[in-house]
Amino acid sequence: MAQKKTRVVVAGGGTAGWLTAFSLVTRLGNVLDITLVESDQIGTVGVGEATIPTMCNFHQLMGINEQEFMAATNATFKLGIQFDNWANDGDSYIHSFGEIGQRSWMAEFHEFWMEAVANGQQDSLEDYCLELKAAKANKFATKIGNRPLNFAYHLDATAYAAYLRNKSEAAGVTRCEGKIQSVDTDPQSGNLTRLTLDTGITIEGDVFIDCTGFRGLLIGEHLGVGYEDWSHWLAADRAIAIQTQSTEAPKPYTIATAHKAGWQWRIPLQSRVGNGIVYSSRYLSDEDALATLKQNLDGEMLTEPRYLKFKTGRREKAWHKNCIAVGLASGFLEPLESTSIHLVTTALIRLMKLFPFSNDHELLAEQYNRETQKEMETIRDFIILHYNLTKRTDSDFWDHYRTMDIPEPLAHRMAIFAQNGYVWPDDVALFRVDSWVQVMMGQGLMPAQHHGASRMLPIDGLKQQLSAFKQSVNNALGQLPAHADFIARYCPAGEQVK
Ligand SMILES: Cc1cc2nc3c(=O)[nH]c(=O)nc-3n(C[C@H](O)[C@H](O)[C@H](O)COP(=O)(O)OP(=O)(O)OC[C@H]3O[C@@H](n4cnc5c(N)ncnc54)[C@H](O)[C@@H]3O)c2cc1C
Repeated sequence: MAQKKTRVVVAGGGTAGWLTAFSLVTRLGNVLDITLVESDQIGTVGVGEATIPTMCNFHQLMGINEQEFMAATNATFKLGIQFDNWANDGDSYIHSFGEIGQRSWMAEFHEFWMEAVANGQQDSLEDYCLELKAAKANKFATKIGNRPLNFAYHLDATAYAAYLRNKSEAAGVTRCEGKIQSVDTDPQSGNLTRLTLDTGITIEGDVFIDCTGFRGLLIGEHLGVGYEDWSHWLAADRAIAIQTQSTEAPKPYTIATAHKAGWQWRIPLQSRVGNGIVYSSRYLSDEDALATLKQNLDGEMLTEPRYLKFKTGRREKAWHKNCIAVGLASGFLEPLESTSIHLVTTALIRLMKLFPFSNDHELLAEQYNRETQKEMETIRDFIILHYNLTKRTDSDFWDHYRTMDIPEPLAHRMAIFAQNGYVWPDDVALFRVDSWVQVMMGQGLMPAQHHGASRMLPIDGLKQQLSAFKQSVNNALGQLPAHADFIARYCPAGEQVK
């Protein structure tokens, strides 16, 4: 006799909703029966266009063809983020996705480089990272010989949801259009049982995934799970987004430019550029934010300004009863390091590993919630680092960030780096040593000392090794085509991949 399938109801059809439906149907479709509810009237947040390299791994796990996906979503490649004006007005550094130099197990590369610099070497840590140099030179390929580059994507969020929807429906997901009007709960267990839409349709389920965006309709409004507010650390609560015409070939990196009271993103796609300003209503009015954004656009506006409000923080439990919140319903961290879609993908991998196939899932839920909390706190701290390291004194906004108390694990990390140059990967293995080093040094936090292993070689030998590494980076760089040329060959927008 055929086993009964677990009925999964996905509430919401933004990036989170369709990624959820697609992943579940692709990897667990034979044992799940999946229905997705969305409301065209409510719409999606419609931003979320920069990603990090984990997206490539996730796509591979889900069997997504890179060329097809990129052509369908107007996508470009991303090798990192350029941070302008963060430490001081006028400065600039790139947090690239690449590895810098060569690690040893005892000491990190930047410590060997610091020893050489202390002995007269005149170059930059950037010279030892292929991805970073490629970004600056507007060059790109997915690999050189056997050496893959570490990259992510810029994509059109609306096209991405549509792409995933097509694939999900073709694989057997049922889509229901309509506004969720009421939610029923089993009085004994407290589990969700049924959604009723404004069209009169009812949808019953065993497991409900809340992808309804910031409002968290099921997890927050219906089940009453609270929201831990982190706005004392990350004060931004507003954004305005505008799309503009491209004025140049797309750069293979995002730009995050700090302003007097906020920061602006620039995300180049194949045919247009996504821009937006992130700010705090405590320090900047909507009118002034819009004026700042408009002053700093470099192409004709294609869309009217889109206003977004948010509260930084996390859902106290992302999984409660038989409801799991994914995407904005589970929490939000501003897009400074493009981590929200990443959080959707890690939530889905976690969910698939811990999936509640029976009613005995309290321990699975607890484990899921612990892992989710750790992950969000890690990213939160990495974002706070950028703000707290500022030396800007030109507004109350920056004064607040420069002088505020920061979470203890971050304070410890910064102190030990400043004193000894020691750095380690974070607990969830998201931001590697290179990420922490690039942001800390990029914003002027230079260690007072470095590891003695850097003095094991005579200084000339060390300099020779560094020079050979730099040469290998330059040789590889010379083999890379222009980013735009690679896209034109590999994944031009609108092309069907057979
Ligand atoms: C300013 C800003 C910039 C961002 N930039 C990035 C970035 O660069 N990179 C990144 O990774 N992420 C970014 N994000 C986050 C990213 O946009 C989201 O994580 C992603 O889009 C997922 O959103 P979502 O699907 O959870 O919510 P939404 O897109 O809001 O979707 C919610 C869905 O729920 C449905 N819904 C809601 N209520 C009902 C109801 N009553 N009945 C039926 N359906 C309902 C809606 O119709 C919609 O389909 C950004 C976010 C913001 C605010």
